[in-house]
Amino acid sequence: MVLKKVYTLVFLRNEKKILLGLKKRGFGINKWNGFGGKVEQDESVIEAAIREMKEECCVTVKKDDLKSVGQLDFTFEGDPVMMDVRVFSGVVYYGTPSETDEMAPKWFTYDNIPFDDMWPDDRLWFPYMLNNKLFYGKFHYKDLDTISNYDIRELKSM
Ligand SMILES: Cc1cc(-c2ccco2)c2oc(N)nc2c1
Repeated sequence: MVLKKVYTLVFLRNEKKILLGLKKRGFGINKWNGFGGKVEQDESVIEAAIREMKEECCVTVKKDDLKSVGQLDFTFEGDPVMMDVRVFSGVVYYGTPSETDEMAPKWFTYDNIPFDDMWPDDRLWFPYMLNNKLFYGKFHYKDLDTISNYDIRELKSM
């Protein structure tokens, strides 16, 4: 049987800017990323995405305002569990993005995305998301900073 854990990743964005959060602890600490985390057993993927937005930056998003834009599968040398990351994008949100124990949110213009302080895969698949293409990416990490191989393809539908 395949060992995998499902995660969410949410990007609030409009035509000018994208909201990223600086991870203040745990997995991916000190990297800018979208908001998200593990999907618990008692919730759907979309419910987890909404919960994590609230927990991580105090913002409310509604189910109908989140669009499923891609899926990223991550595997790691020596680790049997694959991370199955469901990526969402949205424009509409309620409240003000605020810093929490987990994340420090900040808006970035598209010409100023801090890829050097993000996961190495981001610069490979962000162009799909920023050009409103649906995508499926598989990345194998040799170590936490090195991708040993990957494949990304555009999807016609999610
Ligand atoms: C290995 C890895 C994990 C994640 C992640 C953890 C929780 C949600 O996503 C990433 O997110 C991004 N952008 N690259 C990522 C690489």
